[in-house]
Amino acid sequence: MNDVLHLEMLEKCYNRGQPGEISVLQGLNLTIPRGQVAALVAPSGAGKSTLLHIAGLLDTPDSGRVLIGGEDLSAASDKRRTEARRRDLGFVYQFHHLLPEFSALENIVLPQLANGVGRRAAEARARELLERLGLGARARHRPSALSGGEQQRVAMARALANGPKLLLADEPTGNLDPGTSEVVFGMLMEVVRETGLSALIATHNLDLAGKMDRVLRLAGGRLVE
Ligand SMILES: Nc1ncnc2c1ncn2[C@@H]1O[C@H](COP(=O)(O)OP(=O)(O)OP(=O)(O)O)[C@@H](O)[C@H]1O
Repeated sequence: MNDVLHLEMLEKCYNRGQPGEISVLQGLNLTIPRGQVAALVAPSGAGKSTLLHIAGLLDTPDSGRVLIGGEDLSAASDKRRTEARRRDLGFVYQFHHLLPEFSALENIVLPQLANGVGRRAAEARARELLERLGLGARARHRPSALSGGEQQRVAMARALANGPKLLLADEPTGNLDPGTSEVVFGMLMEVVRETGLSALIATHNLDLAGKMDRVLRLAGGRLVE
């Protein structure tokens, strides 16, 4: 199975049957093959976060199927979904959400320990990722001692730590100035390309979107190429 992500006929409605009912996803389909990087562009409120949460197994659709690496996880147990989330998915958000009391290195080591990797191997992997993202000299710094662009790169390294199949990112450089945003995004893309990772990256930045393999616009509860 070469499709890393396959979303089929997703429907999601909030407040069904109540005042404020809103139908956010309406028969949405999406297939991302191995190695493909897709941009997700959507006006505010169109349902971008809803879509990323469902694809990331953090929320469930009202109907439709979510397949990761060919496995249908829409109706899987919570245990299986958590396992798949840890092992197969990497998340990057607009704000870094790093643990403030831990060093950059530890922030990348911890999710690996949670995934059953031994400390020595986890540290080696964390160092390698920090090097690749140009942060070799920042391993022992806490997040508060890092610049915004550096914090975001640590968050990216953390997302890649467990060697996911699919990277899901919500405005990963949205909090950075345009110059830094371009540099940090470029570094992320380099690592993604080297590892043959697939990604779905939400962005409002059309220049960045144009650098991805395809651009998907979320409108009317569906995706338009
Ligand atoms: N838990 C919820 N209960 C009720 N309505 C919700 C809930 N979550 C989201 N919505 C509504 O669903 C719509 C889509 O929300 P979502 O957060 O997915 O949009 P978005 O495209 O990510 O927006 P933004 O870019 O502004 O973050 C919005 O109108 C929002 O108000």
